[in-house]
Amino acid sequence: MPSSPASASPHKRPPSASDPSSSSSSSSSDRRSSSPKPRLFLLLFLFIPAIIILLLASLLAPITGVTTALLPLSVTRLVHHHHPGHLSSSSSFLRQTRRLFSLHTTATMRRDKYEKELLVAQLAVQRAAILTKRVFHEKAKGTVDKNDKSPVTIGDFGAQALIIAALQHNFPDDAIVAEEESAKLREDEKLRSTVWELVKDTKLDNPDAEALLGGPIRDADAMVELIDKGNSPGGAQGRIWAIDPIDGTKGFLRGGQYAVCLALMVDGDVKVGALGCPNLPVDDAARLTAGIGENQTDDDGHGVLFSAVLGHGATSRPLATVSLDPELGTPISMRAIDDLTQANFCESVEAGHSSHGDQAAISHKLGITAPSVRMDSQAKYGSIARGAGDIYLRLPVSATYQEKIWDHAAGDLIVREAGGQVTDVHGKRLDFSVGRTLANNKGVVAAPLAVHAKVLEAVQEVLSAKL
Ligand SMILES: Nc1ncnc2c1ncn2[C@@H]1O[C@H](COP(=O)(O)OS(=O)(=O)O)[C@@H](OP(=O)(O)O)[C@H]1O
Ligand SMILES: [Mg+2]
Repeated sequence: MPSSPASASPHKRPPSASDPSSSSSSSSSDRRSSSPKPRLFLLLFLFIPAIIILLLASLLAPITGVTTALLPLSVTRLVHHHHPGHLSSSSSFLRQTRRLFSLHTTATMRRDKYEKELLVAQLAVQRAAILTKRVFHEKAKGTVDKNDKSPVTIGDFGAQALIIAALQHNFPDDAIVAEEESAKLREDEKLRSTVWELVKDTKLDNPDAEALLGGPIRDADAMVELIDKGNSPGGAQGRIWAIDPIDGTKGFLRGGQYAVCLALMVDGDVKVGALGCPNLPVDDAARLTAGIGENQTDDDGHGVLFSAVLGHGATSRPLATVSLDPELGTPISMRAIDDLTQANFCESVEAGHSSHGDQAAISHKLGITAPSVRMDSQAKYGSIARGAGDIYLRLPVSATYQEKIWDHAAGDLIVREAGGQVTDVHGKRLDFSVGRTLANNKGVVAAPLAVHAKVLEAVQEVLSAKL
């Protein structure tokens, strides 16, 4: 924190009319001995109450959001600069106090905007997407089956390593919940070196942006270690990042939609979200088409990065445009729907992830005749957030499946910040505070705020036998 000239050098401050110390020609030591009353007055009515206010503010900092690091520092400075030898400077003291409070306000606003977190999240997603795009164009994607039989590719491992490296470099104390683990890489030397070949060559073109992310990972062993830093159990306390390096891996393999997803939760609440969708059109005005979920390309005109900070709106920008200004995106919002029958639904491609039959019954109930658009991944959340589609339903197929937090955290925030509401099929907000899964929720209903209640009603009527 830079010091003002007055506070940095109180002895050399020029005389001022409002300054009692300058009204006399005697030395400061003379003044100290000859006029004790003004000093006592200042001590009792200005200095001590100000210290008490600052101490109280410091104690209340965790509640009010005032940065805790600055306050003790401020108090130290005040004590330091205003011990009895400096008490003559009442106007300087007031200026200093005012300045400290305004610095605290600015710091609070900065912290609320999560500027650094947003920038690192955007750049980390952009860098990871460079890697996933390379794999997308490869015929052999190094696919292996996980224990739950879902596929994982060299793209998933590589993207996760790169994102975690960026987070560890910038926020080493934060916890991370990420989808993949390194076991397969540890047991398969060839797979490990294929992933390493990809990771070691992937960087952002902008050297400042690359440096912000910490530059390259040291070696293959460090890469494997990084992947396993995503093993946090999650929970309701502290700062936790959720990563899905390739959401919609099946879509990625099929040549459809997929997303690189990153979100920051603080005490269980999603504060920052970034979604890289390499195969969606850059143009926010492009409506969803029936074919958006298959035979996709990430050529020119494709690749969009959605991001949001809680309370500060949602934006989109081209995924290929690296900017060190996190606020440079275009604000996005959901489409206002006057007539629900004209709304446009999207749903999972995989019938095993969301019930297509229930979705059709809900559409019917709402008088919607257009078939729902099927596409993989959180690209669905991004698409409705910018008004390319309107409603995203995820209707439980299995009674026991628990949704994963990394499949929803970024999308949930982006839709809500674009003017939407996201709940489960019971109407409860998604609860990211209970671990790696959304154990307290069933399914997802995401729609513009104004029509969400109506859509939820139709969902509950259709699912009534199952809920
Ligand atoms: N049974 C079941 N029910 C619901 N969801 C499930 C289920 N099984 C898996 N998954 C998760 O679905 C993620 C893929 O998201 P989508 O369903 O939206 O896309 S897709 O159409 O299925 O590809 C997918 O994420 P990725 O593994 O990252 O692709 C899974 O985490
Ligand atoms: Mg996923």
